[in-house]
Amino acid sequence: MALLQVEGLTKSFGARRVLRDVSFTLDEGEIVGLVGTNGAGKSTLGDIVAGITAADSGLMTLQGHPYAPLSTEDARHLGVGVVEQLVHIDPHLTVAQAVFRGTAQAGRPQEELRRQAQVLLAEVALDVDPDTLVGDLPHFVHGLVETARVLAEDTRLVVLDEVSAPLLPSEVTSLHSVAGRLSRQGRGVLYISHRLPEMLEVVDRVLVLRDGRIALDCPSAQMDPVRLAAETVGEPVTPPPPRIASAPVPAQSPAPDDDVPARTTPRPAPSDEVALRVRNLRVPGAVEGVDLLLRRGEVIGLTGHRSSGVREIADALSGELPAVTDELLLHGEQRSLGCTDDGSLALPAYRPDEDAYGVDPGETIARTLTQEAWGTLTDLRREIATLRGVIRTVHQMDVKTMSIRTVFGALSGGDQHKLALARWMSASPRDVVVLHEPTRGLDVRARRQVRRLLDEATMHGTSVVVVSVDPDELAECCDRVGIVADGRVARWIDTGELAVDAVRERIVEAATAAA
Ligand SMILES: Nc1ncnc2c1ncn2[C@@H]1O[C@H](COP(=O)(O)OP(=O)(O)OP(=O)(O)O)[C@@H](O)[C@H]1O
Repeated sequence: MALLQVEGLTKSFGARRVLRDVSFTLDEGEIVGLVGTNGAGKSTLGDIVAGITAADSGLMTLQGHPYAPLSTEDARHLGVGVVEQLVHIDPHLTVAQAVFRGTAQAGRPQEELRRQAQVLLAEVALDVDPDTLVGDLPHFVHGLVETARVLAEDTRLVVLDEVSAPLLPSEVTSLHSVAGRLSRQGRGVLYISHRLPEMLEVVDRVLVLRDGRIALDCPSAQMDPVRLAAETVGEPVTPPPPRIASAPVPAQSPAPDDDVPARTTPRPAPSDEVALRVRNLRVPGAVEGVDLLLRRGEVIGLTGHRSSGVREIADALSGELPAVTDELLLHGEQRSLGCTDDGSLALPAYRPDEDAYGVDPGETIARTLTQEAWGTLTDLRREIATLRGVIRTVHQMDVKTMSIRTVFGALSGGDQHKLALARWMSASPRDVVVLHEPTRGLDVRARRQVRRLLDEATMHGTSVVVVSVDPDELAECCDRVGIVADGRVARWIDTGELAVDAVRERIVEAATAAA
């Protein structure tokens, strides 16, 4: 029997028509994947189902009864729970309080909540003390706390909006176990994700949202990640690009070229010039002795389990954690780590977790991208050139908006991330940088655009350390990937001429073996 039936939903934001005529069903015990490009309207659709926002027109029924929730509380009362893409939990709550907030159990004694929370946290494989303050948790676990909260409620249908985006493959497996359990209990799951290969492992059926409509409704058994990626963007199926090295970075980098294709053509191989050499990096209690060698124009990846030391390596490089080395050379010059001493090295780091990316959500796209330049422009020609640059970036990054005067906060999650990254890359010195999960939450086309940003930067001699939990991202972006375990790099995987799929498999295998 259909648990949820959706008929002819429409939704616009101002002049932007996001959902035009959306119809689908979700059966009891079914896990249905929802995919689409950034800004396609997935969260909007999930939000309508979960009572966060209302449709302009259309009908929904839940177990055969008319369903038109007025709020999330209303939806929850009717049996629909949601884990939102951008989770906001009061940082002053304990994890136990966060898990039970807004539920019938919320008023129970803390000791009781604590015990019950422990059971639910174990179900989502989250190893944290329920007395921990939410504000002390790393951001990636907030989605799992919210998932535990949904389990605490008597929900019949759960919307999971990109909960898997910041998770390691092993954590995604635990999330999938939760989804599987919900399904066996006869509950339904609407699973929104851009991590297509992993998503296809858990869903029964997949819906593709394109141009405001359900363009495809297909059993997952008849779908593969390459075809699904093509369906998502409405392009013909092409296999993942090969990874072939070509000519070295020229000493004098060429001028930027608007038409530099992304990773569909080879990126120039890094030069022999060493940009960064680190010997025996140590961070007390976390990193036991790591050597790194990063060439000019090279992109290396680092990944590993949460307690592997991978974050600490990155944080030491960006001067956020005290660390020591036997030797640290930046372009052959002796340096020391840290951000306090004169001349010490603190690599600029980009993090999608940072609150609103350091961007004012009420600021327009134009202002966000031009930053301080805007207020100081006095020359009309420069102003025109600056605006052209903004429009070009919005166009290149395929941001779904009607105007560069749209406020940043009204963009979809993925579009915000794309623009924030483009802004960060253009403002950062083009030397050695650390990027944390640069393609998190991005659709297949946007991932290509980020690779293009990386290609342009590396062509200009920038060297990049990518820190990521996502094997696809590492396979797509990096020349080499280091698997970190027990505070050391257990293994380097040279991505060389291997296909993206093959690299992905090697990363997952090596990470599993090293864990
Ligand atoms: N409150 C709002 N005000 C104005 N526009 C909005 C609002 N919420 C969403 N939009 C617009 O609706 C469109 C769809 O956004 P939505 O977040 O649903 O996309 P999405 O498919 O979830 O994208 P992503 O994969 O990037 O998360 C976007 O163009 C976005 O700018």
